[in-house]
Amino acid sequence: MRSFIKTFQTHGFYLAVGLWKYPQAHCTVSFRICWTPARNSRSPSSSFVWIGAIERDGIKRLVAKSERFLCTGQTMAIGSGEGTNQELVSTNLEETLPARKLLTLVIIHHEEKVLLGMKKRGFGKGYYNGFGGKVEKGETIEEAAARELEEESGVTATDMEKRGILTFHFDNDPVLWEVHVFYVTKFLGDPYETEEMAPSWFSVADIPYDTMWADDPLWYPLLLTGQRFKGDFFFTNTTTLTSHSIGVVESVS
Ligand SMILES: Nc1[nH]c(=O)nc2c1ncn2[C@H]1C[C@H](O)[C@@H](COP(=O)(O)OP(=O)(O)OP(=O)(O)O)O1
Repeated sequence: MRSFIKTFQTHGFYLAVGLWKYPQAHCTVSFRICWTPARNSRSPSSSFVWIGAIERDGIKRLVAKSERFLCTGQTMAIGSGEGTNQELVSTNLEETLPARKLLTLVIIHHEEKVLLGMKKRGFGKGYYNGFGGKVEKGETIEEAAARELEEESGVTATDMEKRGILTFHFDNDPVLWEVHVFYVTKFLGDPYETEEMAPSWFSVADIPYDTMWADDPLWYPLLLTGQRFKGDFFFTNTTTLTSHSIGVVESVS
């Protein structure tokens, strides 16, 4: 986390500005408060402006903007009883974050070949992809990755390692998709066709990017050369990739 907070005093006003950056959560929280001090601790008062903003994945939201403030000695509180609350979205920062759903994706890389499944139904039907799906209530992301791999391909991973986090932004869905990508080289069992996926092995040079999600050629080479990465991908009409950013990172958590 990187942060700073500064206070100033000028013409009888106080001003405080603060900024917190949470690079791992792609998130920046900032605020500005301007107030005139209470004359004494028994007469809380004063005009003030309080503005908070939270920015995540490049989307900035106003948290609160208000005109009434209680200041009693050292204690400050945001009041909403008197005065006007303008454009008050929420004072709860969590509520202002775009919702995200967690998903998993497992790629098996074994003896120079990559195991991909042709998706037979649902989201991404007609594309080759790794194996994965939504994280369910009560399970960890790792448990979900292992479960989805077994359900969709019939194999059990024995050396699963998280290598990437990809965030997908769809213009027709306000919920962000946070996909945790796992790399596997060892497993038990033979892959077989399931209701959801038909698996096939591909040599790395023959990965069928033409029948895969448009983001895949941008990060599979990182995955298959031992790197860790984080990326954001923006889609319109579900499958058209309009912009992206991707970077190699030291660790993914
Ligand atoms: N742009 C994209 N690029 C990619 O490579 N994989 C993507 C992707 N967008 C989604 N995925 C993956 C993530 C996940 O593994 C899968 C989507 O999961 P599903 O909807 O199949 O989940 P479930 O199997 O839980 O669904 P149900 O069939 O409803 O049970 O597609």
